[in-house]
Amino acid sequence: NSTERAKSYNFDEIIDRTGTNAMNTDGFRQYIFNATSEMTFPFKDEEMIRMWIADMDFATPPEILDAVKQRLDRRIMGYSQIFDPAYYEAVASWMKRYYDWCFPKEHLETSNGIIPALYELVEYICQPDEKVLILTPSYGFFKSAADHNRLELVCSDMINEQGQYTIDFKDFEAKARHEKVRVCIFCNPHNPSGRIWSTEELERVGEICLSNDVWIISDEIHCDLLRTGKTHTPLAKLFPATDRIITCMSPSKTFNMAGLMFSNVIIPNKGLRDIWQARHYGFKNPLSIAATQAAYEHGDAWLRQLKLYLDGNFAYVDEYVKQHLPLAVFHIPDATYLAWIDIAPYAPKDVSLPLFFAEQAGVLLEDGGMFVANGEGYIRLNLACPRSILKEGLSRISRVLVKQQEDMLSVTV
Ligand SMILES: Cc1ncc(COP(=O)(O)O)c(C/N=C2\CONC2=O)c1O
Repeated sequence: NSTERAKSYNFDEIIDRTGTNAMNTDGFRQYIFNATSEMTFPFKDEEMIRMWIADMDFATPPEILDAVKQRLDRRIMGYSQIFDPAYYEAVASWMKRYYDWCFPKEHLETSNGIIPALYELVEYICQPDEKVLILTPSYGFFKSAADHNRLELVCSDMINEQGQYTIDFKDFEAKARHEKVRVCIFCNPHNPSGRIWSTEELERVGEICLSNDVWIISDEIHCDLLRTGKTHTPLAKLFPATDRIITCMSPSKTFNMAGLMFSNVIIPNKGLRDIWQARHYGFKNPLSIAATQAAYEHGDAWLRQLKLYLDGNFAYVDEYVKQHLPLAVFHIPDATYLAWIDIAPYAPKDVSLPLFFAEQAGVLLEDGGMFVANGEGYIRLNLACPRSILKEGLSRISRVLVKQQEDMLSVTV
């Protein structure tokens, strides 16, 4: 409509995040290097190109910030729950418009983020001697959800053929069959590979788990962040007859509002929902409620433009890698804003890649070693940043890798 056409958002704007308690600028020493703030690098913090943690260097949409300001103007920030039916209507409308999926209002719970929801759901579903099944490589907090609950983690390594990941269903089924495997934390779309699972793959995962009495927590946090033209299918949509699939979704990734710590957890199973309602701390941040509702009511135009901008960033990376790092393996992912690149032919051996790039290139990134297993030789780059920053980051990365390769060749000659 005319207001959508009129509104254009500036994704090239460079926004100063220093002094805002941002993990992205101030938390990398502890998170990536398990080091204190005394750890030093040849580059100043503000000189670092930050491509690690998955939040964006784009302003949170003005429609969302306006909603938060409007709530602030009510001037009292007291204990809050969700009483206004408009919240569910906003979420339900979004799911219908984008995924042609609907679920009953009473299935909708909320959490202060998906990670805490994973911790709680795993605890509520599993007995102390039971196990948690994941696909690897995996987002590290899936492992933490098992560790946090002192439960054994079972990993099913995905098959990687020239950078194209598929599920090893023979292995997955053998592990799902194990009598003590009780829950699968399933990432749909998948972080770090960026895969959107096909309907056939989703059906096989569901059938294997459900026929082996394995619950599924389908973590779909990245589901709005698709390459233009791609579509997402919620796993639960394919299995309307079961109540053993819990769906976790959130605007936090989509609209760069992870700091507001608010996500939707759709729990169809009455018994599990009763436990959640009895055990989960239910009060909510009123600013997060307002922001989430506004995201789903007014976020369409911003998201459409974000996706086009990310398409451009991915196209740039694709071209750049082909030209400057021809031995690397990279495919533009179906979803997420994360580039998962196999740089093994260039990478220095037996060193920490995050430390190598931080010290040699002034680039902060995560490597396959941070994704539980099955990620050797890979780096993951957060592309949700202005293109000028992306260009500088890629230039620094390729410069140090090409030099590294030249040094290796000079030694072997
Ligand atoms: C699959 C997945 N689930 C959950 C979360 C976090 O959810 P929250 O608790 O914030 O609601 C993330 C964020 N992924 C990140 C965050 O930094 N690096 C990543 O790969 C994620 O990728």
